[in-house]
Amino acid sequence: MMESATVLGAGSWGTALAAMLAARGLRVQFYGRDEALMAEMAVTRRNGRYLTDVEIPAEVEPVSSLQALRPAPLVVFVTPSKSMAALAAEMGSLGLVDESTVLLSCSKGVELGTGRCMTEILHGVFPQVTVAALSGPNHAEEIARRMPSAAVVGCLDEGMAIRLQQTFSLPWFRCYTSTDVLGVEWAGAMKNPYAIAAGIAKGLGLGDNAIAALVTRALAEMVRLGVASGGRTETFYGLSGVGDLVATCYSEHSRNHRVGLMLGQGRSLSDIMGGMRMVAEGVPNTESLWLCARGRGVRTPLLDEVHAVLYEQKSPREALRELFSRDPRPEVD
Ligand SMILES: NC(=O)C1=CN([C@@H]2O[C@H](COP(=O)(O)OP(=O)(O)OC[C@H]3O[C@@H](n4cnc5c(N)ncnc54)[C@H](O)[C@@H]3O)[C@@H](O)[C@H]2O)C=CC1
Ligand SMILES: O=C(CO)COP(=O)(O)O
Repeated sequence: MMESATVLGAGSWGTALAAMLAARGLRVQFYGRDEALMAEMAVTRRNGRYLTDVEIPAEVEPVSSLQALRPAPLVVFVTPSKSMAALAAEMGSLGLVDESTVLLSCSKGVELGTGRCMTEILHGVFPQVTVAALSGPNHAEEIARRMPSAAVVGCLDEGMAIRLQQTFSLPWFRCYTSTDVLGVEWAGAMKNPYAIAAGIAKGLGLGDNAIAALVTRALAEMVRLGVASGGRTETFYGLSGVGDLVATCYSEHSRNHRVGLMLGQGRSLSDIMGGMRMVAEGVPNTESLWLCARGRGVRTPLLDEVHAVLYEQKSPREALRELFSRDPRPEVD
């Protein structure tokens, strides 16, 4: 068990994770970059912007500058994926990470252009440090309210995966371990575009059959691209894969699902993004994953259509028509 941790990122998931670690008995430094918000949190014990009704336990210390952090044995990264590289470099230049630190990514995404997962980015900055990822069907809104949930911790070092499992296990949070860290991360990143697709399908008024077919074929794409990227097939049938895919494709908590719903109802992406205060990783992830699929020669017809809707001005109806007019194929090939 670890005794203290730093959580970087004071959004919905960071808030839920900080509260979980405190409930497990850890002292938590909770970093958010908004000075006023963090100062207010120290007094009200509430995050005034995300999960506003959740009490922030006394063991959580809100901090609004990286310079004010002290080194901790566990550093949890939970900002949007596009901030990961810069934040890791800053932590390094401040001397807040050494060889005994464990770095855990709870963000879900793949870096644009390089196709690197979050732990690969962390490993690039800190080659001697143990890196891990936690992923699964984990809506912050439910976990913060102590509603039963489960996740998987991926780490190449099985002993460390078990330590992290112990650190996060709570009566309402069941943690599994895996040594397939890349699979866990690819699964967590890939479900995002498909949650947008499921939202689009709902927004278009399609029925349960269509969405079940979409989720099933999405899983096939996740396995193809995830395995080509270093993950193991069985991981995609686990919590970080099918578990998170189902949770986000069917849940109204999902920001990705909501983006898709509004697209399917005819709103433009720029209009939707202009009104969003929270990150929908599927929007940048569609671009980064689509580039990876093209670069690796992996067939991803659903991802291609989400990409066309988001970035090539294709209408959702046209994308649907195209999906159904493709040549017939065997289900498994
Ligand atoms: N919300 C959820 O239920 C879950 C979210 N995730 C993942 O966790 C990550 C974060 O998501 P949320 O907390 O939901 O996002 P959010 O939109 O609720 O909050 C993001 C937070 O990150 C902060 N931030 C952005 N760039 C930053 C930087 N450079 N330095 C410091 N802070 C920065 C923002 O100010 C904001 O407080 C995403 O990758 C998401 O996919 C994973 C599991 C569950
Ligand atoms: O990853 C999540 C739940 O597991 C959160 O999904 P959204 O980012 O779509 O809200």
